[in-house]
Amino acid sequence: MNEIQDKWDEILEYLKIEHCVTDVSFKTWLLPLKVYSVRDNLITISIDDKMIGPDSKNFISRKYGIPLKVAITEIMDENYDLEFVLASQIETTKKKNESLPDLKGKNQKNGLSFLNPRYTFDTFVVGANNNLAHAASLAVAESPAEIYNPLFIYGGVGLGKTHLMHSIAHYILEQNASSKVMYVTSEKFTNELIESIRNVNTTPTEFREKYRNIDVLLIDDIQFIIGKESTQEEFFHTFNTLHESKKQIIISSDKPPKDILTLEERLRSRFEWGLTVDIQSPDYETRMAILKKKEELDGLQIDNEVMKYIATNVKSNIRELEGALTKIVALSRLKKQEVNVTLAEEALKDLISPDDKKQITPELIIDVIAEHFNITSADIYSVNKSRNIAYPRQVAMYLCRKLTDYSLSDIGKLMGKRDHTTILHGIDKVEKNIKKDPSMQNTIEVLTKKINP
Ligand SMILES: Nc1ncnc2c1ncn2[C@@H]1O[C@H](COP(=O)(O)OP(=O)(O)OP(=O)(O)O)[C@@H](O)[C@H]1O
Repeated sequence: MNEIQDKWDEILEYLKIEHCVTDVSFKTWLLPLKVYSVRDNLITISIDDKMIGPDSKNFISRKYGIPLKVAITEIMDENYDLEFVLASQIETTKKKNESLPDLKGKNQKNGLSFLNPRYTFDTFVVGANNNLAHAASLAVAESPAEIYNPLFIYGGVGLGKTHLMHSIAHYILEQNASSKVMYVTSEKFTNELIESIRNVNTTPTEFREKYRNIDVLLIDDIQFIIGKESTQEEFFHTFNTLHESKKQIIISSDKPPKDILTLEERLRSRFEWGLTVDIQSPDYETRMAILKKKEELDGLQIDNEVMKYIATNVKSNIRELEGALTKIVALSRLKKQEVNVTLAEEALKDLISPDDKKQITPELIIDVIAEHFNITSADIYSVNKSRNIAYPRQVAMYLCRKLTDYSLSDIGKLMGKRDHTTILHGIDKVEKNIKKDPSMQNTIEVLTKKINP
């Protein structure tokens, strides 16, 4: 099962290339397919019918059944039969089979079924970009609830936050298999809370028991609870209960607590009680080391020049870095050609295009800043003076001046017809803050990387 699961992206990628599946069809029909189980030589594939509707089953099995089978045979070097099931059917069967389950046992299973067996400390490459986050994670894994509680890990998309969280969970369970470890995304936490309120078969009390009777809670992508008042409220109480009873909490987010401006103050301050660590984009050496690790784990042998080509060109997202290697290998299998730089260029032409270089404009800067602080670009252009908006706007003034040729009065015109002295004042404020507050310096670095990866 794990072998097929590990190669699932590669299988789908192979099918995409072999059958010239368009991006939109790929996203719609193939990405929602997941390996549910493998028994003997029968692979059961679940279709996320919440996403694409129950009628999709016939369509998918008719249109993609055989091509998928061929892709699996090609990548796995073995023949398999396939059957498709709807995810909702699996859920219903599971529920039927679980009449009056042992709540704690079930909770533990729930949280852990999401742990990726490959996301361990052994497979995590440590570099200058993530060494603090790695060290803090290992320390927490070795001594839960003793040193940093909570541990708050933040960083951009695809940089290894989930990998580190799963590594902590695996490690704690290896040391003590009976430890009650729960890993959950904040989206799932929210959905379960809503379900517990809406569904007559479950109650908020069950929900609370599930999340409060554990030893370790890992909650991924906390930024998704922003603006959801009842989820924040529930999470606040969950946090307090666990923290008071000396249970470990680990949180990940795409930004540091202080940049989650619309997060309730009482939650933000709690997030800062323990240790906050960041993960940055990897440097060239770390990118090479990650590629080598993947080569080793997947049993591949790739020419070093190809590795250098990928590491030089795919810089800011490790998921894309790994995806690039997968694409090249899939294309070489498909074309039955050896992996070399020419083939790599062809496989990655959509990912690495010289024309892709984004031009840095004030509009781009403002869009990135708005997204980072969970406000809209229109807020930045507006005359609204509340702190939630004024602070990101000053950061925008500063970065527009730093990263573009726009004059103070051009920036002023763009931002709600402000005059150049207001812009100068905003920039001055940010510069002073950078000098006295290292986390401000860090925010500026993170934003600059987002704008110009
Ligand atoms: N230091 C590392 N060593 C080895 N693999 C890594 C490292 N960092 C990230 N990866 C790999 O990169 C991929 C993306 O990582 P992960 O899903 O943990 O990112 P993330 O920061 O949680 O992303 P998101 O913001 O989308 O939630 C995973 O396959 C992970 O194993």
